[in-house]
Amino acid sequence: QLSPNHYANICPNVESIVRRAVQNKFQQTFVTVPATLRLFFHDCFVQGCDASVLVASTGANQAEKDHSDNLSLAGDGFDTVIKAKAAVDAVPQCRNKVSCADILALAARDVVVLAGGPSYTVELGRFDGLVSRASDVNGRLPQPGFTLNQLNSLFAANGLTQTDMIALSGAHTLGFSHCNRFSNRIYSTPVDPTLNKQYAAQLQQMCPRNVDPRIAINMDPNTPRTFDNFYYKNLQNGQGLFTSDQILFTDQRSRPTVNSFASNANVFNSNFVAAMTKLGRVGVKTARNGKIRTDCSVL
Ligand code: HEM
Ligand SMILES: [Ca+2]
Ligand SMILES: [Ca+2]
Repeated sequence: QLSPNHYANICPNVESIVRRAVQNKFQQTFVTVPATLRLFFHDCFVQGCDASVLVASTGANQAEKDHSDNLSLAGDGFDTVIKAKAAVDAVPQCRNKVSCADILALAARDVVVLAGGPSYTVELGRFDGLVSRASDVNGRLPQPGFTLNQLNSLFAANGLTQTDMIALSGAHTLGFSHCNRFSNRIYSTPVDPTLNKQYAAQLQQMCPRNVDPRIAINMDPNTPRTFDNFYYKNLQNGQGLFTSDQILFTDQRSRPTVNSFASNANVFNSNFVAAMTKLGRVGVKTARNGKIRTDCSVL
C-alpha cells in the first residue's frame, strides 16, 4: 500500500536527503537527468518498480542490467541512486530503512524538476525485489521500431492507457540516442517519408553510415536539456527520432493527443504527472515478496 507519508516516522527527511544528493550529482553532469528518468521506466516495466534493474550480475546470475535492451542505460542513473542511498544511510535513523525502489522513484521526480519539468508528490512504500534475471527483460521493453498497436499492448500490460503512453513518451524531450536506433529510417530507399526532409539530412550528417557505435545524438533537436512539450511539437514537424515516436503523430488514433500536448504545456504536464504516478505503482512489492536492500546492486 503506497503512501506519500510512508517514511514520516521512519525517515522523516528522506525527500530532502534524496533531493540534495540528486542536485549534487546534477551539478557534476546533466546526463544524470535523462539517465535517471529512463532507469525508472526500465525498472518498472520489468518485475515492477522494485529496483531489479539496479542489481549487478554475479557469477551465478546474469542480471537485468546486462540484457541487451539495458546496456545503453547510462551509468550516471545508477550512480545517482547509489549516491542518494549513501546519503540516506548516512542518517542513523534512516539507515537501511528506505528501499532502493523508492529512492529511484524520488530521484526520477527530482531530475524532472531539475530539467524544468513539473513537480509532483511521489507515493512511497515499495520494497526491493528478490530477483533480477536478464531473461525477464525479454519482450518487456518497447523497441524504437514499434507500431502503435505494439506500444499500446505493452503499456496496457502494465496498466497504462494510450494517453499514459503518449505522455510518458514525452520523456524523449531529454537525452540521447545512439545512431543505430533510427539508422533504418534515414538509410532506407526511400528515406522514411514521415521524417522531415531537412531533419533527415541533419541526422544523416550526424550519423553517417558506419558511424562509431558510441556516438549518441540529442533526441530533442530543439530543447535537449529542458523538460518541456517540445517533443510533441517536434512530432508535428516530422522531427520524431524513432518510428515509435513519429507514429504517435502519424496514426489518427493518437494524433489528437499529440496535438493537445503540443499546444498546451499544462495539459502535457498534468498527464505526465498522472502517468508517472501510475507507472510508479506497477508491480509494487511488499514485505511479503520484497525486502529493503542494504546495497542496491546486491540481492
Ligand atoms: C514508448 C516507448 C519507448 C521506446 C520505444 C523507447 C526507446 C528508447 C530508445 C531506443 C532510447 C535510446 C537509447 C540509446 O540508444 O542510448 C531511449 C532513450 C531514452 N528514453 Fe525511451 N523509449 C520509450 C519510452 C520511454 C519512457 C516511458 C521513458 C520515461 C518515462 C523514456 C525515457 C527515455 C530517456 C530519458 C532516454 C534518454 C536516455 C539518456 O540520454 O541516457 N523512454 N528510449
Ligand atoms: Ca523492476
Ligand atoms: Ca526538450
